[in-house]
Amino acid sequence: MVKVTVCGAAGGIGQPLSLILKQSSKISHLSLYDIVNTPGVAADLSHINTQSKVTGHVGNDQLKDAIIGSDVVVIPAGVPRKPGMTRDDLFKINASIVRDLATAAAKYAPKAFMCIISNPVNSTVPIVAEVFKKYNVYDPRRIFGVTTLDIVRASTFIGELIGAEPSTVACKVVGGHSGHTILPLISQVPGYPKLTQDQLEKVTHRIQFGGDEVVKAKNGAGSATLSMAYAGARFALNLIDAAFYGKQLVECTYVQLDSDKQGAQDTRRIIGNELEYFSVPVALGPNGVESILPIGTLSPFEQGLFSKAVTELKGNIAKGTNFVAESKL
Ligand SMILES: NC(=O)C1=CN([C@@H]2O[C@H](COP(=O)(O)OP(=O)(O)OC[C@H]3O[C@@H](n4cnc5c(N)ncnc54)[C@H](O)[C@@H]3O)[C@@H](O)[C@H]2O)C=CC1
Ligand SMILES: O=C([O-])CC(=O)C(=O)O
Repeated sequence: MVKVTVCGAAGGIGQPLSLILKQSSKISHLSLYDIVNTPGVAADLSHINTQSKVTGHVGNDQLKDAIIGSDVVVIPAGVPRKPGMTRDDLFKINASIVRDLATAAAKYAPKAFMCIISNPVNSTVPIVAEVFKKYNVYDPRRIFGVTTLDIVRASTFIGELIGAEPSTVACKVVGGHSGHTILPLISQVPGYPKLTQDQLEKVTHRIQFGGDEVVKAKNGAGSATLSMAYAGARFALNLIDAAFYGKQLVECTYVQLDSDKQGAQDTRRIIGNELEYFSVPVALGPNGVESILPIGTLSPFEQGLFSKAVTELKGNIAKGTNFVAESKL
């Protein structure tokens, strides 16, 4: 019996994400929350002949009912970018949305695995963590920033270049989820020697700024929704498989490094002690983060990318943490 709540379920990501989750036999209750339109989305999805029950909840008065007893809460609520904006520009609006949803989760589903999609992920994950701390229900192993779209993009773009079937290309992507903080470790991908330095630099840039490609193509109508729904569902379903069905699965995800101090030592050797959060390969299990796995050896080119990322991430993390410290909860 696994209850999953999607917050922001009527949105561009929320709807296709919920559609994919509705197809899983591992979910018994799919609870859809938004400030608009969830009765319609829920009625529509509830006609699909899979076993999970679908409920729709709209507006703050129904947030408690939506979230209570959830095993997994997925949050793609908030505004997306328009051309010319950075993810950090979304902080002004999305920070309070995520804070308030996290507050409801801390009160009514304190053991839920929290999967945060809303941008800027580098800051929204610390926001959720700080809210859970304030309510004394914090467990760093249960809060995840969903960076799976970066991994999905890396497979696709590298696969195209080296002539491999994209789904077979596994490339770790570590760091954060914005521009220069996105660090694809391409030197560890079999087939890497086929790339010229020029191709390597271009594909690295494309992975780091893949989100901008979609924002530009959508021309004011938002950012990635369908590929994000695919990636978000992959992460949530893998987490469910590992946490509730005993499967051994690894995903790169943005977590608090203290969720496995021992395991994080390898990453710390490279990034130092300045950052609390970093996307790393995580072995998922019954408690969420079972262990943090080594990020492996970096090429000199990748080492160069790391130094740029650390300063930006540090600022993003502090911004999220300070926001909750200054909030009345
Ligand atoms: N982590 C990642 O890789 C990615 C993250 N995103 C982020 O996901 C977020 C959502 O993007 P879209 O679905 O395209 O936006 P959207 O505008 O299509 O949908 C957002 C939904 O959130 C709802 N919402 C607003 N305030 C809410 C609240 N207080 N409680 C519950 N729901 C609320 C809206 O009513 C809307 O239905 C954005 O912040 C975007 O930047 C987008 C793509 C990739
Ligand atoms: O670019 C954006 O704003 C949305 C996003 O996070 C992505 O597509 O990676």
